[in-house]
Amino acid sequence: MAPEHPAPAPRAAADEPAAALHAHGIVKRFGPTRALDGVGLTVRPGQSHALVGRNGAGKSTLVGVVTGLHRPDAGTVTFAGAPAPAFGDRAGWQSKIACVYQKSMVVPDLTVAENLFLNRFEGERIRWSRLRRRAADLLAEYGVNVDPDARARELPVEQRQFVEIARALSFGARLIVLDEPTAQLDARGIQRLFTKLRELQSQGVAFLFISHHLQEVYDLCTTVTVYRDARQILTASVADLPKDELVAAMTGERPGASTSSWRAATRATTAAEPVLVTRGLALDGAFEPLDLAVRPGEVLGVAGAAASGNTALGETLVGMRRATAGRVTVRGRTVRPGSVPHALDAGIGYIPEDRHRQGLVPERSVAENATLTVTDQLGPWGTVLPSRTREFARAMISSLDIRTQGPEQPVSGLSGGNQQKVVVARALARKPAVLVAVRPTAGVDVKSKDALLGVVRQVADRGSAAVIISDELDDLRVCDRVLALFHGRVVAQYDSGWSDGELVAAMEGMHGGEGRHGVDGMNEAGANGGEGER
Ligand SMILES: Nc1ncnc2c1ncn2[C@@H]1O[C@H](COP(=O)(O)OP(=O)(O)OP(=O)(O)O)[C@@H](O)[C@H]1O
Repeated sequence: MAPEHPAPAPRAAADEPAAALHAHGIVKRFGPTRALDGVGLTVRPGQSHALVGRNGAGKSTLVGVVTGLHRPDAGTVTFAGAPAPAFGDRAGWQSKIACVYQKSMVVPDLTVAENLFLNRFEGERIRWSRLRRRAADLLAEYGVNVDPDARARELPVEQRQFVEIARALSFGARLIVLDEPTAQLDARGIQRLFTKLRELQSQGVAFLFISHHLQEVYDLCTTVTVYRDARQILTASVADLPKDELVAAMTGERPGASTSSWRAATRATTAAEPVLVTRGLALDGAFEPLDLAVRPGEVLGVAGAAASGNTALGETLVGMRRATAGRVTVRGRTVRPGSVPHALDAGIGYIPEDRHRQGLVPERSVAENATLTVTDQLGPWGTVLPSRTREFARAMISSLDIRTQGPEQPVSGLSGGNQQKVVVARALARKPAVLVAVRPTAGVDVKSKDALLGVVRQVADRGSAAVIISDELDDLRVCDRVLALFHGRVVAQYDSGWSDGELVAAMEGMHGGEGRHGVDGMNEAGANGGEGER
């Protein structure tokens, strides 16, 4: 097992360049919460350094401190051996470090050139022709092959990230924080991003990589630092740290102690009437007519990459988008298309992909947010009994492993991953007949993922149906049956026991390989779990 105590701050040898970033003894409190308790972090020039830890461990808070957003209560930060800029000196911080967030900061309606030079010439008259040339030069300097005249919204996600990185480098920063940069990328996008990052590393650019995808840590990074409960647990060479030891450092348990609490099994009673049925459901431009039948006890996976139409299918099932054809029924009752309240009433619970936009009321408590859709069930005659709200929230905090001071804490004070768990709690509160979850474990740590998927499994085991829409293999493993969507069509169907390779290939549109269950015309025929009985 790797050492439980962080090594003292490493000293650079006389001929070794100073660390790109050295943070030492950082303490940060939010009211009663100690988000960071004397942690450190050292990133070398040209290094790709991963910072990992469970939800609420303190990673985002550290990023806030080293990017000048949070003033630490104690500790020091240096860049290339020089003290960090004064708190509030925005330009000073920009010249040292930049953060590329999950959500791109690029303005979609502006061109690449405009985005690159946004807010740079305050008070100056802007000459657009010169600006375009400078943008082209800048992109060429970092080998970013993007048209400066293209609108940002037309670019694939990873190219928008390249533009953000080029913008950061043009301010002088030689250290870039990547916060879950692959969250919205498919396998090829990830490859292109990693290739570009490696290229920039060879030019001396350093990266601090925050991710819950531990495999990506192994693919990209040379060094990893683990935080747990606001403390630094270890810093180690990735090559010397087996994955189970990394997970053990994150969880504080023995290596290999974490076991899945769920398993996929075909327990759905095929004789039972399906809970969720779609007939010819289609959305122009997103997915073609689709017949589905999901039975009680069944978890159906809908796998697919970004443009496959799988997310649009989820949004159509829950009424956020209005189908252009076909219909949805829940327990035999037709659901009015394009109406979220109707879908809710019909018994469809929804775990959205984007918890920021579709999720929570930040200033309300965990308990209130978790029960927003069930206030009619929490007391007689429409009253809300605080005791019941708290009781429900407590049960959810425990089963979903939500790290919070308690049910009364405002969700704005929770870490990102813990907020996602509150969204899940809210969807479960109504005891839905059908649970529709879109990438439910995005941003959730490795151990909480298990807890969360276990809860989805339990929902099904108690007689509901569940649909998981995701491109994450771990999400799909909990499913009894998985459909692979490509360009709006079902290209393959798998019972549990599929291999990673065949499912990834199917999501990429190459479903002709071994172990194939691909079916032509599946949308109309086989993708419906027991359509033969019709
Ligand atoms: N603005 C805030 N007010 C109160 N508490 C906060 C605030 N921001 C963070 N915290 C608390 O600080 C702790 C660390 O949170 P942080 O967001 O740094 O975790 P994290 O490791 O980034 O988690 P995640 O993986 O979920 O993003 C958590 O207990 C969180 O509740």
